This record gives sequence, C-alpha cells and structure tokens, in this order.
Amino acid sequence: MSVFTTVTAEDLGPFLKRYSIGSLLELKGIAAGITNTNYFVTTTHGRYVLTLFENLAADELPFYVNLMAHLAHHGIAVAAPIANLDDQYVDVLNGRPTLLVQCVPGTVVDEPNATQCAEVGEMLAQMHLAARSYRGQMSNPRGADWWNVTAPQLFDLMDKADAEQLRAELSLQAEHHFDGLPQGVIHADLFRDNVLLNGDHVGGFIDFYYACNDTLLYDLAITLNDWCVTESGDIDSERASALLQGYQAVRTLQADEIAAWPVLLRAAALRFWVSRLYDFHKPAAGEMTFAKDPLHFQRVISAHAERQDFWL
Ligand SMILES: Nc1ncnc2c1ncn2[C@@H]1O[C@H](COP(=O)(O)OP(=O)(O)OP(=O)(O)O)[C@@H](O)[C@H]1O
Ligand SMILES: N[C@@H](CCO)C(=O)O
Repeated sequence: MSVFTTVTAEDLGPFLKRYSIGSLLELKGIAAGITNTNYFVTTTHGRYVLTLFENLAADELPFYVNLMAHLAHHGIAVAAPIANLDDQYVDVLNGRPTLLVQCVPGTVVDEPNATQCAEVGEMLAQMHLAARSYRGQMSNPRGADWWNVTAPQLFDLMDKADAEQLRAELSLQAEHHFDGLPQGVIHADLFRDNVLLNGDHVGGFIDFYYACNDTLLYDLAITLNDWCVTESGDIDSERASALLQGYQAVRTLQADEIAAWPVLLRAAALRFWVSRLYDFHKPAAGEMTFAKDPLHFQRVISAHAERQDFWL
C-alpha cells in the first residue's frame, strides 16, 4: 500500500493548472512502494507519476531531483522531472512536497535473466559517466559512519553468534578505505524494484532518494548483490558475469578497483544487513514498516566470504 496521503481529481485540478501538461484524464493510486505516496496521472499530454514525499522535506529534494533532470538530459533512462510554470520541479500538494515525473516504460522484474543484468550494468556505467558533470554534492547517509553508530545499538537484540559475525564484519570494513578509488554520484539502492525493464532493455531507473557521492564500484556491488544473488544468498555466476561485462563495456575497472572488489561486495551487503536489522528491531513509532529479511544479507556476506572467484 503506498497511498499515505489521498489525492482526488478535485485536488489535482488546481495543481495541474500550475503546469503545462494538459488536463486530467485519469488518476490512479500505485500499490507498490513503501515510502512515498505515488499516483499515475494521465493527462491530455501523456502519462506521469506524481509523488508526494512523506519523509523528505522540500529543501532536501533538490540534490535528487536535479540529478534526475541532469541524467535524463544526458540520455540516461530515468524518469525526467517536470517543471511547473515557475520553473520549479518541487511543488506542494495536500501539504506534502510533490514531484511530477514522466512515466518510464516497463515493469519490475523479480527474476532477471543474464541479458537484462548486462543491460542494467551498461546503463549504470553510463549513469556514472553522465553524472561526472553533475555539480550537486551529498554525503552517503548510509555509509561507514552510519553503520558504525547503528550496528552497536543492535548487538544486544541479536542472537550472540549473529552479533559476533556483525562485529567481525565491521572490523573487516574498518581496515579498508575506498576513497582512493574512482568516486562520483551513485544511485546506492539499485535493487530490482528500482528498475523498470521494458523487455530486455532498461525502461528507467527510479527512486534516487539514496543517491549520493561515493565510490562508483560500491554502486556496482550493491546492484550485483541484488540482481545476481539467489534466495539462498549465493551468487549466480552467469548473471554476475553479464552485469560486470555490461558495466565494463562502458567503464573498464582499474586494477585497484579489482583488488578492492571482494571487500566492497561485503560492504554493500553489510549496509543492507544493518538497515534491515535496524528496521526489524527498531521500527519507527507510527511508521508503516514492511521489514525486509535481514538474514538474507547475512547469508550474502557469508557466501562472499567463502568465494574465491569474483568474476573479474
Ligand atoms: N517514473 C515512473 N514510471 C513508471 N512507473 C513508476 C515510475 N515511478 C514509480 N513507478 C511505479 O511506482 C512504484 C513505486 O515507486 P517507488 O518504488 O519509487 O515507491 P516509493 O514508495 O517512493 O519508494 P520505495 O518503495 O523504494 O521506498 C514502482 O514500483 C513503479 O511501479
Ligand atoms: N532496497 C532496500 C530498501 C530501500 O532502501 C532493501 O531491500 O533493504
């Protein structure tokens, strides 16, 4: 369920008058998504997605929204934001900061094939290159500083052996720093549910609200850990190779990136192990939570720790 703030056709009439996208034909709530209120809006000019932000404030949005506009301007498959008549992307509707974006074609694919993984890798590398000229800056809100503060709040709530594994993983990551590797703007949450696929092609990357400046290869590791991992946490070598080949067809990895890859894969899994543990053990009061399984990323870390072959 992802209509937290109801919008009616009557609400939308005056709102659309502040834009140049025609008049309303259809308004339909979107069931998927867990953070914001989303509607499909069809007008006489086309199809759009209307997002009412439930957590982010208007002054937190420019980095993300301008990034989406920048990437769309460079031909990356993302939903392009639509500006209002005051040339602003962010407006207000029913008391919430609100954004209209173009609808991108395609659907979420739960079981992607190798060709689709290659296409996602290729688009991700293109996105990294196109974002080089983006001037916005955002530090990673879920980086090492965050997990080093957050994980200790969870140790006592966890099974003893699991807490030990988490401690060991934090220690391992504390020994490594990746800021000498190529840096740039990363999506940081490019899971299958944040990509719409149109057949085998990328229709659009969506949900840029964890995007930030960080290590480019970390973004690829986050992506691989979701797109190329089985339910049991094992890596699907065929899909992993395809994703990496797709990426490297656009941006060849450097020797220092290849050396850092095994630890980065574990860092990318650690970030989501900790966030899922936190959502599971400490759900925010009054927040509608759909806690995802933290154990999954613990298994991914164990699988990475056992593997010698990293497909590079
Ligand atoms: N630009 C778009 N074009 C087409 N469909 C879209 C677009 N943006 C969002 N959607 C649809 O809306 C759904 C929910 O969007 P999204 O995942 O961004 O929700 P959210 O609640 O904002 O984020 P999250 O669930 O990641 O916290 C997507 O699964 C997709 O079906
Ligand atoms: N993609 C995240 C949730 C949103 O950040 C996860 O699966 O845990």
